[in-house]
Amino acid sequence: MAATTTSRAPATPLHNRINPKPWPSDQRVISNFNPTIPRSERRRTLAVLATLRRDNRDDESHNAIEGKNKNSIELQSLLEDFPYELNSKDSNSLPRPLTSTYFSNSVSDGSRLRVAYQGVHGAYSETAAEKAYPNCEAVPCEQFDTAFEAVERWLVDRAVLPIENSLGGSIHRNYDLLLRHRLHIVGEVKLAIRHCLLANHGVKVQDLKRVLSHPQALAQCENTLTRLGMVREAVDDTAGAAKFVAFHKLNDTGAVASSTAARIYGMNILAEDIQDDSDNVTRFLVLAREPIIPGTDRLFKTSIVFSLEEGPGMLFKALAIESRPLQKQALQMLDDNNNGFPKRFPYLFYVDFEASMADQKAQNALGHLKENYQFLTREIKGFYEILEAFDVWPHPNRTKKRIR
Ligand SMILES: O=C(O)C(=O)C[C@]1(C(=O)O)C=C[C@@H](O)C=C1
Repeated sequence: MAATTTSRAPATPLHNRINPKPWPSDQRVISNFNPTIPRSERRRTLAVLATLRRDNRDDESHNAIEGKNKNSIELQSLLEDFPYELNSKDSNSLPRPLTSTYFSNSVSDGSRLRVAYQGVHGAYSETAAEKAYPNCEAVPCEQFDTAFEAVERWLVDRAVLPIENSLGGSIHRNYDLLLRHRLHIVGEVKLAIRHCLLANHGVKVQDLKRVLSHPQALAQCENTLTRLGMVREAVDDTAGAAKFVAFHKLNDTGAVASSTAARIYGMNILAEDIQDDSDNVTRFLVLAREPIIPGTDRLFKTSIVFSLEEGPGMLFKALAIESRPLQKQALQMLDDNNNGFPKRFPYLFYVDFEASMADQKAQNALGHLKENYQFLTREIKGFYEILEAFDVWPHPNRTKKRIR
């Protein structure tokens, strides 16, 4: 519900070792942008996106990689490859606000969409992107920031990014980036995360001295990894960890990743379901340039972020807005220590509530919030349909491999 702005630790040293040595037939990852793109070129990029062509520059194949052969692209090459101007009189080619039906799989399966995710082929985020839009072209990005920028700069149509996990908690970096970028939340995806311990063929658990993975994945497997006495090393994503161990044929290093990543990079699964709790779910947000128009025909969620002036019980009062007669009995947050430090840190509160802004009651509640409290910031980050159901993924009926 609420999170502070503390950010996750920056990229690890391994990050640089992984990316400069691309796997021969793997997709290239969106990594950098020209920050100053003239308007006319932006329009050209839009037209390129409309063609959604797949280029087949990745001819080489490697037997350890399944050939999905999707390509990510860089803005510059897009602009160079597409010398045509968009006809501005053609209203069909201009961006239009998304409607709530856009996110509904029954209406659109996403087959025309390019969807950015952080990580490489085989990352959980890729699965989440494909779950949101089953026939989309999932586009890998090196970092979360890159995925945000890819949407902003019309390289892709959506981004699907993790925001919280039932075991590991909030993904603070993405909360921060939501504020820094002007994208809108238009949907959510929940994915059951089932981690495996992967190693190269012939390597046993006893041979492993260290294990690589995304910090969230390592945190979600804390108990198992502690029991095995393994040194943990954080990298950009789970699939990237598997890819690194496979590519360098390491015999003393394992990876925590999905069974899909094991298949893609030709690795052996030493143990399955190594997360600390079987109910390990990550919630991903779907981001777009345009907001959807909330309706009242379906259940909607609205996400807002605000900060409050310092003062006792301010958050309680703000959240108790619907029970206004009890307002005066709000709990007081007392802090009698006067040790030279500020009494409180500045907090940002992220609140998701189950209501559509097309609903009069939700409009009233937000109106009251605005009128009655001195907000330093108050921003609506998006409206989206509530998506409660999630699949057990990837192989619910398979017998688990346990560590002996
Ligand atoms: O590394 C991946 O495969 C990711 O998709 C990232 C990520 C995350 O950031 O939380 C996504 C889902 C899991 O919670 C673990 C890692």
